[in-house]
Amino acid sequence: MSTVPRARPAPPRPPVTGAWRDGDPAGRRRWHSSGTPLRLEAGGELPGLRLAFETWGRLAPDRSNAVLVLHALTGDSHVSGPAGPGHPTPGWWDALVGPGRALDTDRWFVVAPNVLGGCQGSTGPASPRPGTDRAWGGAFPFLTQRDQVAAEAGLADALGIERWALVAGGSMGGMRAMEWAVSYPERVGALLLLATTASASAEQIAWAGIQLGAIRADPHWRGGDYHSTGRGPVDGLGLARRLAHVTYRAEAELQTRFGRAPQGGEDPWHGGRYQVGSYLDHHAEKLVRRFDAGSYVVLTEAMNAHDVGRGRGGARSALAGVRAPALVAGVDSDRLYPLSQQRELAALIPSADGVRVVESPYGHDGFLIETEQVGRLVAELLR
Ligand SMILES: N[C@@H](CCO)C(=O)O
Repeated sequence: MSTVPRARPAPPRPPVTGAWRDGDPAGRRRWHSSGTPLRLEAGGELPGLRLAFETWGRLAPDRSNAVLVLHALTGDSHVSGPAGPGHPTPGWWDALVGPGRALDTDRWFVVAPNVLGGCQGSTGPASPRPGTDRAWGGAFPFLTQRDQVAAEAGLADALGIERWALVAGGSMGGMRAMEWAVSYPERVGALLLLATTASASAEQIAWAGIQLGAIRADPHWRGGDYHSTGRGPVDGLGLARRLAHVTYRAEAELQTRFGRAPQGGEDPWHGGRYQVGSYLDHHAEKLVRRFDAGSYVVLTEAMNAHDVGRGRGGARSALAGVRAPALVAGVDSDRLYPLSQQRELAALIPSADGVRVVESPYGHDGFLIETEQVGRLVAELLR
């Protein structure tokens, strides 16, 4: 069991405008562009799409060692490595990916795309709309996880990868991993689903709906068409992140770390903050610096739409088609994607060997933090 870290004060930062611009060519990222418009599940098509991706290790001559890692809502392609130009955060699974680590890059070729609809190099609402001199903004089409996975299949084709040795993802990344295993069963050699669900529940849709409401209520949202205005809906996005972040952590953790303590010299009875409020302010400030509100809306709506059984005769029938050996795991303190959802998933996937429990005080974020336990699951699947 991990110990809960002590709270640290946030350093001061320059102001944020939130007028997000697409394009971030400075990193080690590469891009896959599709010449063919993507036909969308909800109807219509998306022309000129581009996926940013990163890779670690070398693809074997027989192309049998490729692993696909899929990020969650506000993640990106930067799974491993330090923060730097083009990479606003350090690799979110850095402890798992690298030489000698669970995903040993001396052996495995690890590929991580930024999700379609995202804002770290892949086509999303902040990207230029083909045929115009403006961003897509509010005209960006409604996407589903299946559309996102279809775009990722195009990337796999372009890389010459017919079959992944492993497809792994947590939370929203788990939704896409599951869609990969159902839509392309012959292309998935093993499957790791973490802290995810067969379909978004009423409560998940409810929390997400409040976040969407906060963004859309910001006067700078302008129906999603704010990218050229010089100011985006940073207040709304910040509120959404505060709320989301509470759902990502556990009640006992927040109580142990912060309790009722006031922040620094502030007085909560006279307009000051509690420590926990300051902690949420910090996470909100960090997100609005690196994330586009339009992408947050598109990706959140796609998560709400997630239902692996849609149009497939229900989840049981859809997941019966999964051929790959599968591991389904959840975090014992996760209140957003509770273990009951992973138990249900494991029961519906014939090749899954029950549910594994990641022990963590951190709630849903445990799938990002408990890398030792997750590493053991990866190693078990790749053995
Ligand atoms: N902290 C994660 C949680 C969502 O799974 C994220 O922001 O993507």
